[in-house]
Amino acid sequence: MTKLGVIADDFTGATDIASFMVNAGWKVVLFNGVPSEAFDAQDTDAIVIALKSRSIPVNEAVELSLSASAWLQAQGCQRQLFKYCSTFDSTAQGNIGPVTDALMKFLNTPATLVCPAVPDNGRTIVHGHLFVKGELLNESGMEHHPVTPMKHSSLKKLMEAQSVGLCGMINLDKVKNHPDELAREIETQLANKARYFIFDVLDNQDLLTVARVTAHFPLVTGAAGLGYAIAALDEHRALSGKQAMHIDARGASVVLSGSCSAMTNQQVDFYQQRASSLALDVEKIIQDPAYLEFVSQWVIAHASDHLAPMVYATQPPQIIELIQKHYGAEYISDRIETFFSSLAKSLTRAGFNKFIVAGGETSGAVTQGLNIEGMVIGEPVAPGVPWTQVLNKQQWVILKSGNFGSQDFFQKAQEHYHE
Ligand SMILES: Nc1ncnc2c1ncn2[C@@H]1O[C@H](COP(=O)(O)OP(=O)(O)OP(=O)(O)O)[C@@H](O)[C@H]1O
Ligand SMILES: O=C(O)[C@@H](O)C(=O)CO
Repeated sequence: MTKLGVIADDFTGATDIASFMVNAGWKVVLFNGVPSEAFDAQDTDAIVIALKSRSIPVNEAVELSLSASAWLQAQGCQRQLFKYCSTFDSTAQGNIGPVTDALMKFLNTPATLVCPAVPDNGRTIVHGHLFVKGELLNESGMEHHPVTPMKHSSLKKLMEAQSVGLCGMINLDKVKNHPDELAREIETQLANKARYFIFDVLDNQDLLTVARVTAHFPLVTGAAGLGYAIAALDEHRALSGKQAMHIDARGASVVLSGSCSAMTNQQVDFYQQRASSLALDVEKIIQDPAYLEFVSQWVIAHASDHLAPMVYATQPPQIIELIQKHYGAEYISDRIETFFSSLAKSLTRAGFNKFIVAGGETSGAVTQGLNIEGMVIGEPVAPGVPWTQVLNKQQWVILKSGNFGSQDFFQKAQEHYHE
C-alpha cells in the first residue's frame, strides 16, 4: 500500500525529495503534473507529483495543489507531504502558507509540521531560525533572490505572515534531550491554538525524532530531509526498496547540456576531453532548417562510442551575455530549449533510450520532447540527482540541476549501466 503522497512545488524539488526517499529504501514514482488517470500504486511506497506552483499566483497554486492532493487521496495516499524549497522560497503573499492552509482544510487536520531542515545540505533550524550552511537564511544570499527574496530567517515570522494561524515552537533542548515529552508538548501547544509546529533540527537524528513524534499528522510540510526521515522510520521499507534500477546498457545514450551554470561548465569541459562532443551553433539553430537533422545524424554516427556523445549549448557567462545581448535572452533561451526538445524526440526514433540532461529548463524541454508523464526514481549519481526510468518504457533519464554533481558527473552516470 502506498504510504505517502508528496506534492512538490517545483520539478527539481520533486526529484530531490524522491531521491532522498529512495536512498532510505523506498520505491518512489514521480509524475509530471497531476495525472489524468488512476495509477496502480500497490508496490509503491510514495508517489510524488511535481507541480510548477512556487511562484505562480496564490489562487492558482492553491487550486493546483488541491487537485494533486485529491488525486493522491484517490490513489490511497491518506498521508501527504507538501514539499517546498529548503530555503522556504515564498513571499508574504505565499505560496507556502495559503497552500498549507488549503491542504489542512482538505485533509481535515488542525495541525501540521513546518520543517524545511535538510542537515545533509546544511539547512538547519535553531530557535526557530533557518540556517543555510551556518548562515542565517536572510544573510545566505537568498535575500537577493530575484523572485522570492528572503528577508527574515524566523520561520515563525515567515509562516505567520502568509497563513491564517499561529506557530508552535519546540526548541533544540526538548528535541535532543526530552524526546519522550514531545507528544505532551504538542498537545499543550495545540490547546493554546498552535497550528504549525516548528521544531529545531540540527542533524538527521533530530529529524528522525521529529518525524516520529508527528507520524500521526495526516499532513506534514517541508523539504527533502523530512522525506528521508519518514522513509527511514518505515520498518517495512526493506521489503520494497533498495532494488538497484536496471539501466540497460543496450541501446544508445546521449548527453544533452543546456545549463550554463559554473558547475555544468566544468562538467562539459571535463567530458569533452574524453568523449565525442558537439557545441551547438546558435546562429544555425535560428537560421538553418536543416541543422536539426545534421546534429541528429552526428549523434547517431557516434551512437556506439565507448562514452555517450555530448551535444551542448553550455557556455561561460561572458559568452552567454554577448549572445543574449545580440538575440534577446528570452528568445534565444526558448529557441535552444525547443531545439533540445526536438533533438531528443528525433533521437528516440533512432533508438536512443538513455538521456543525460543538464539544466532545469532544459530538462523541462526534453521531458516534453520525450512526452514523459511519469518516472520511477532509481539510484542517485549525485545527491538529489537520480537515474529515473520512464513509466512503462525501456527508457531512462537523468535530469541534472545546474549546480549539482561533481566534475565527472556525465561519465559517472554511465557507470550505472548493466549488461
Ligand atoms: N549558448 C547559449 N546562449 C544563450 N542561452 C543559452 C545558451 N545555452 C543555454 N542557454 C539557455 O540557458 C538556459 C539555462 O537554463 P537551465 O535551467 O536549463 O540551466 P540552469 O539554470 O543551469 O539549471 P537550474 O535551473 O537547474 O539551476 C536555458 O534556457 C538555455 O536554453
Ligand atoms: O529543497 C530544495 O532546496 C530543492 O529541492 C528545491 O526546492 C529546488 O528548487
